[in-house]
Amino acid sequence: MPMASKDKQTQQLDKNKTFIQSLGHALDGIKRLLLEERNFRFDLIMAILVLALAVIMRININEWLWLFAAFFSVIGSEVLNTIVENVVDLIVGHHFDDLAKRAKDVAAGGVLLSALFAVIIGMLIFVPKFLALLK
Ligand SMILES: Nc1ncnc2c1ncn2[C@@H]1O[C@H](COP(=O)(O)OP(=O)(O)OP(=O)(O)O)[C@@H](O)[C@H]1O
Repeated sequence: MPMASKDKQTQQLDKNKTFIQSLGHALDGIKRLLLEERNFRFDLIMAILVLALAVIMRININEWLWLFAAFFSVIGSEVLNTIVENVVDLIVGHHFDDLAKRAKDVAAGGVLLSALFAVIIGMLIFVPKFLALLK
């Protein structure tokens, strides 16, 4: 995309006029998560490894559903955490603020809880399969 057109797009303040325009901004958001959020990249790498393991272990449809639920729960809470961090930084800037700390810590706690959910799902699916292999 030419520079002038890209600049115009990033300076947009009015509502999206077409679906393609909305999609472009949503993809920009995903690109930002991938480029700027280390934890998001880590989650994605873990998800790819677990999905590869799931293919190798031939998990059933029920197990696939739980795995995807866990995957999108982690991704969703990472997205929420990133939104909270950005909005808090926008409001308070580089100043220590108790409410800013509370909001960011709660958002981080949400990520931790969804990661715990994913670990529990992963263990419930894979541990019995590994034990069966050892028998
Ligand atoms: N303005 C602020 N006022 C008070 N505490 C803050 C502020 N900004 C950050 N913190 C504290 O620092 C922690 C990390 O901040 P922040 O989430 O911005 O960093 P991060 O490295 O991007 O986090 P993450 O590990 O989620 O990527 C917060 O959980 C909070 O405890």
